[in-house]
Amino acid sequence: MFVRPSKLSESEKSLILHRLWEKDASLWSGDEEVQKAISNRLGWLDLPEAMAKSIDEIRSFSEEVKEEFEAVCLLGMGGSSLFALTLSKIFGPQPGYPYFFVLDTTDPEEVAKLEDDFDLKKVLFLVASKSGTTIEVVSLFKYFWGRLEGLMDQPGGNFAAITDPGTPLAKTAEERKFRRLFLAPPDVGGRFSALSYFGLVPAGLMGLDLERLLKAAQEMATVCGPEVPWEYNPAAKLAEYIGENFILERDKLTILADPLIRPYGLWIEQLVAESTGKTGIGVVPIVGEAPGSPTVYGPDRFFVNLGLEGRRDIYGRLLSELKQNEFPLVNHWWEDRYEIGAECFRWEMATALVGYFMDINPFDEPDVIRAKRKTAEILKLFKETGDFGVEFGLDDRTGHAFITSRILGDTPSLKLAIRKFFLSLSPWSYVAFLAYLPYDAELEEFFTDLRTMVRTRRQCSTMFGFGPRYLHSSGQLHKGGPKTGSFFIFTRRGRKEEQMVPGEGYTLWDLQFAQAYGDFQALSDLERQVIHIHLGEDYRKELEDFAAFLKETIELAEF
Ligand SMILES: O=P(O)(O)OC[C@H]1O[C@](O)(CO)[C@@H](O)[C@@H]1O
Repeated sequence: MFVRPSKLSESEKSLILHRLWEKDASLWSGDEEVQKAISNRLGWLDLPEAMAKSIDEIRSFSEEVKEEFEAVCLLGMGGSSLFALTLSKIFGPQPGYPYFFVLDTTDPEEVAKLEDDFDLKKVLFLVASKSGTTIEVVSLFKYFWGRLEGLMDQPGGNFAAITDPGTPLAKTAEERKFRRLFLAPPDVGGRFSALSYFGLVPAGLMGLDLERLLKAAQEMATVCGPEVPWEYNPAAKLAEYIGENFILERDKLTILADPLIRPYGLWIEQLVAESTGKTGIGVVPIVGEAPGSPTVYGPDRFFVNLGLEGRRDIYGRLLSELKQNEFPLVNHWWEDRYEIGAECFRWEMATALVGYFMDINPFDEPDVIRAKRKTAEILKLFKETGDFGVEFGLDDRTGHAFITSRILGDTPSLKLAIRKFFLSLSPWSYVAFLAYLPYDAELEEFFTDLRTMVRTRRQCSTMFGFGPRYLHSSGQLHKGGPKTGSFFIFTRRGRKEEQMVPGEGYTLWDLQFAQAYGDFQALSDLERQVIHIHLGEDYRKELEDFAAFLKETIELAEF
């Protein structure tokens, strides 16, 4: 049963805070098995204090790496990479420290770019995976290990790992003599691990001030403590805001952000989507949309604005228009970028409390497995037959190769598919564009424009994700959350034999396609609307054509 936070008495609120800080798993479930699992997921509450003792160790490792390497490349997905990614984007390269980047993709062009741009012997690969079994991470590790094996005798010196004790990755790190192995606390889940080794080792390697980052987190943890009255407790207030809106049927948590801290939205998106998007409900985080005038927003929206002190006027006009139009809005003003440490704690605790209000377990991700299973089946078939088992139809008019999910039925033309797709959208719908393409600012801009076009014409919310990154973020919500999502998936042709993953019998191209098609199948089985477009090698041009066609089709249709 939902709990409406605004209806709680002071003593009930205080009790909830005490139970949370006492790590009382019965807050989220009456089932003993689930409680046992949750008890092993609450270690993040202690991290701001507990990690202080690891600062020296991380710093000395960073100094060592700084002397020997030109670049650090983190191989990881979801909770094991997104905080590092946002730090690297928000802070940028620090003088004297190696160039730091995150490879959270199987996109072959992205991998090739890294090989072209760097001397691999001068790159430290930081393999970050809580489970040590995530397919993208394992494949990338094998790929780069294979490359380095051909270049040097002891590749282990170019690898470090962060993982839980006893995982296959921990074993590999020991056997292959990795430069360093950081064992993470097992009672911290992936998306709650920003303030553990998963976030702090990358921060150290980037040359950031770890004391400052943790101090901000400690201060936030203190003001979110059990004795602090609810109305002064930043996490409780944020949780009440989200929970209350959700219960009042506003489920699109729209994040506006100052461009200087905008990448943080990616981290929030994963935390909120994977934690709350399950059992057919969810808070849908809308991140990275271009800000619009109030008329483009539907009744399902509520807003959090992330801003920096000294730059409060960035969205001044929009914020006051939203207020005037009675959209719920809160502002989080950061003193400076290091507030990010504090914000992680605030959002983690708020998300845990929102889970309580929504009567769900915010610490699992039960539906991610659906796409993983499909991908494994597709790869198996591919290895046995050399075929992915999919036949794209060719649209007569546009020449695009496409398939549609089961619920869209037989759709001989792309135009008909698009019309059906948009016809069944409601004011509570969201449309997600999922692109298994290289990371590229131009492509991001292209999809931002596409989102704006769809939002303007249909007044629905929009999401965007690069695949396979989104599988470990909003992917849980797409499948396990409300049935209001409709999806466009984009892949491209271009298989190249030479990007083989050693010992696996597939190339990076095959893996990436199997992941996309696996998610298509999982969404299709769950009766979601999906149009999967398989672009040609000149995919940028084809995308432009597709956007024009989509616009024309939506404009001509009467909804
Ligand atoms: O750290 P791991 O085990 O590689 O997992 C990566 C990500 O995959 C998920 O388990 C599922 O998408 C996330 O929750 C997690 O952050």
